[in-house]
Amino acid sequence: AQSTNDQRRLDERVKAFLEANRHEWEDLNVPYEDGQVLHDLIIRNNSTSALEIGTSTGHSTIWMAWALSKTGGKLVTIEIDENRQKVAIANLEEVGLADYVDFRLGDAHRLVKELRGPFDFVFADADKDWYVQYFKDIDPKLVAGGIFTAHNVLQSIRGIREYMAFVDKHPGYVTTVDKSSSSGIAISLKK
Ligand SMILES: C[S@@+](CC[C@H](N)C(=O)[O-])C[C@H]1O[C@@H](n2cnc3c(N)ncnc32)[C@H](O)[C@@H]1O
Repeated sequence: AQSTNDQRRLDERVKAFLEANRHEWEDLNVPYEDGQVLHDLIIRNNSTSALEIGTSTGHSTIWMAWALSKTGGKLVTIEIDENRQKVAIANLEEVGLADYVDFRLGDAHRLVKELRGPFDFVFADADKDWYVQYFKDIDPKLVAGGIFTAHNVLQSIRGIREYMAFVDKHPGYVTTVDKSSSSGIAISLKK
């Protein structure tokens, strides 16, 4: 946990970076609005143990790590592309949030199965046709009251329809869709 002054300085630095780069992201990154949604969910749920699947160059990572700097939490984030991960690490260092993030390089299909958890917040933003499998692998490691979010659910991408049908009928979760951007974020709350 940080002192109030340290947190205030960090907040200013992160805010300035996010504003300055708002329209500069070009590696499949989430839009600013969706970053804000993830940040606010973590704060509202007081999440402290988060997982991201699909770091890319770290836009959503910054939003989530920023929220976790306030809740006293940590984020594990997985990326398969080494160059994107390098840029993400540099970005998180630049804003002063790298200490809140554990960067993992490799195929999330395997790494997610190996993670021990428990987690109380998950953001899936990698290969959409694997969302159902990611969900099944993480479910036993997600605490009650925890949240599994998935990006791009308003878009017609292969795997999305199957994913939404799966979570909508899952008896252990209540799922809503945030429409802050045209991408859409499915938010599944574990009962
Ligand atoms: C939509 S981008 C993530 C954007 C990021 N969340 C952001 O807002 O900055 C998806 C990323 O997932 C990565 N990815 C795709 N399949 C993967 C896999 N099987 N394991 C790990 N990463 C994967 C891609 O390389 C890509 O960088």
